[in-house]
Amino acid sequence: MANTWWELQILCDRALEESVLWRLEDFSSRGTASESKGNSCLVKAYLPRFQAQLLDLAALSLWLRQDALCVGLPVPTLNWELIDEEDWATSWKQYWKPEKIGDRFLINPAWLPLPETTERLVIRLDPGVAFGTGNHATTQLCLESLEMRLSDVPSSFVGQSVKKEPLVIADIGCGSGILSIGALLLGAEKVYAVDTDPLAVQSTFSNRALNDIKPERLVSAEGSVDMILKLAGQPVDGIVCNILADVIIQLVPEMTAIAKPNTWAIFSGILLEQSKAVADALEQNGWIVATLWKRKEWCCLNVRRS
Ligand SMILES: C[S@@+](CC[C@H](N)C(=O)[O-])C[C@H]1O[C@@H](n2cnc3c(N)ncnc32)[C@H](O)[C@@H]1O
Repeated sequence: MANTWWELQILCDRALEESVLWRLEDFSSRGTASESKGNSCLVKAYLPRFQAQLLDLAALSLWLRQDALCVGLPVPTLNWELIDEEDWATSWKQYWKPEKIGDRFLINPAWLPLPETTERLVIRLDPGVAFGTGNHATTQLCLESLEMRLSDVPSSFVGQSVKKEPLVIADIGCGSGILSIGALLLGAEKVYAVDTDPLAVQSTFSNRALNDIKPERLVSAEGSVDMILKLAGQPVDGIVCNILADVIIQLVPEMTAIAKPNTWAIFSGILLEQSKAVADALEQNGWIVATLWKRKEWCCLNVRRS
């Protein structure tokens, strides 16, 4: 069967929802949805068939069991089945509704009509198989940090009465391109967006078109920090990077090459207990950790060079 996907269904105690979602993300699932079932929660996750063998699913089941036992909660049940691509797209999309994030953003699924009136900046999204629907705490922390960082940049939609230096941003691990689009709507001049997953780059291109963004304002390519330097040819003003802590720690030394003396950065995808390790790596590489924002068990570090 070509283009088949695993649909995983996990029924767990509501208190376990976040840790189940985290396990699924770590397991590289390409889309998740959860719904309440009384005191329980039904989490569905989807991933391409080639990406997991039955043995991997059995291992996932063991991890879920361990996580529950560690906190003294009932062990979740995990069921799985193969579905075709069309069913995957439909099953997942029906759960996704427009969502307000922070003070400025509204995320609108591409297949739903736009609101008739809103004062919010609307990001239209169809992430396809890429990460970045806006409903994950790590993405939300980044969008809210961008709001804070770019609050004094005149938005391209509100006129340009105040003359400011054009702001160039790097989005490392762009997924659906949600953060790049958010930064542009907040007034950034240009974003370079990279991801090691070619499907994420495709998704960023389609979402760029969906949001009527000119190709020269959002440049995307497969790769990581080194690709930013190739694309931009010089350091950037701001960096946003929502990847897991271990990857961030590895990438931090390379980021010096894309930073100016006054570059700021937003690092997310960090579990609270990993924040010290990430902050230490950043400080050892010349960054000043200014603030830590937390949501659920995740946190986001807002840092600067000077
Ligand atoms: C958690 S998702 C973030 C997506 C989106 N930026 C958001 O905030 O919702 C992390 C993304 O980083 C990508 N990624 C993982 N390791 C990477 C690396 N070393 N360099 C660049 N991208 C990476 C993954 O493919 C994935 O699309």
